[in-house]
Amino acid sequence: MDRISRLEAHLRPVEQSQAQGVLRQATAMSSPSKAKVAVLGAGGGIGQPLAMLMKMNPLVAELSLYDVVGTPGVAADLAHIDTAAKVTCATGPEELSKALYGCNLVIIPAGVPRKPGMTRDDLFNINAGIVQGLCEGIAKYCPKAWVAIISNPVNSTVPIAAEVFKKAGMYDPRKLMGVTKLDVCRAQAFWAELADTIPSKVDVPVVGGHAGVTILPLLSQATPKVDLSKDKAKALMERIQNAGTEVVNAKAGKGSATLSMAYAAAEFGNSCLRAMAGEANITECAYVDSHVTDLPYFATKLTLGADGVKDVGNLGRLNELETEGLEGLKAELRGSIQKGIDFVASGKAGQ
Ligand SMILES: NC(=O)c1ccc[n+]([C@@H]2O[C@H](COP(=O)([O-])OP(=O)(O)OC[C@H]3O[C@@H](n4cnc5c(N)ncnc54)[C@H](O)[C@@H]3O)[C@@H](O)[C@H]2O)c1
Ligand SMILES: O=C(O)C[C@H](O)C(=O)O
Repeated sequence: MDRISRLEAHLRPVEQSQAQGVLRQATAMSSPSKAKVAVLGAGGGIGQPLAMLMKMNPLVAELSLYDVVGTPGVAADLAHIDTAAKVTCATGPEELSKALYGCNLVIIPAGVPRKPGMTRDDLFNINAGIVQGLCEGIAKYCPKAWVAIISNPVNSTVPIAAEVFKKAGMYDPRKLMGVTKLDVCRAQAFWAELADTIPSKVDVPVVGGHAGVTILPLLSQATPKVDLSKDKAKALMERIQNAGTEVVNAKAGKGSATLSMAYAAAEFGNSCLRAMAGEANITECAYVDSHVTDLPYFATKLTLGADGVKDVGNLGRLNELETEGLEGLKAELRGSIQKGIDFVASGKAGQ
């Protein structure tokens, strides 16, 4: 029995099917990952299904669930799933150190979601302080961890995290990522319908940021190719940009996307764990410290390596609509980034 088969022999069927995909592809992997993964905001609408999906991931050795309320119930529930990841639980700021200590990957869906009529930026006043407080904990207790931020407004919360980490002297831009994968999932789901194929055969890069016009799907680079008029491409681009609002309105006051977001974050987390374990050529779109444009943070397709972001991809050739979209998003994205930077500099926050 080879090393991977021996490992698989200890896994449940659900883990085995994932493990076959994950581990057998990991040709460059020197040893199976033993990652500790924390979900901060684990009691919430995203946190709970995300925690469940991570509990099913064979690359997770310990799943650390943290929230200010409700964590013991979620942890007890998930601990009864007979997959290998050990579930641990921490509640409230006094237990944050326990949640974070030794973490390899921290995923943050903590914070309030939108209601109809709100923009993501309307969440800034509450979520900025929450993200700052949690990132101060990361800087202290797991400064080497990869950090994936879901909490909105992502365009500002990622710069907030970076500023906290810079202040603490441990900022590693390769390890801080804003999760924009849901935009890619949506773009690919819609493109698959258009191309009359299954989503797994589809690739659609989405660049920029994660709010309204700052979400820029590059439909001219989507595969398989579909010939679209400029008007049709514009309509699809706008549908992708407004897809979050479509869910907020459909939920009619009961929050925003949770299940699709949990799926997207679990896929993104899985990519991080595979790269961390040494698997080569893992690509994802994410919002990171970037020199691709004149904006300091920008989402593009990137390659992940064992130490985080390895290569930030460039934009490739843009068509007229995308070039207009790129120019049109810059002022808003620049403002959101600066707002995050100013927030930390103002010293207003605290958990
Ligand atoms: N990046 C994206 O694509 C994307 C997609 C969907 C939602 N979101 C954002 O994710 C966030 C969470 O959404 P949700 O639907 O899960 O909300 P939710 O209200 O259901 O859950 C949020 C959880 O965060 C917890 N929380 C609050 N303060 C905390 C703190 N200081 N430490 C730890 N936990 C804390 C709450 O107790 C709650 O359990 C929102 O800001 C939402 O806008 C982002
Ligand atoms: O739309 C929201 O507020 C949540 C999230 O950013 C999304 O895109 O679904």
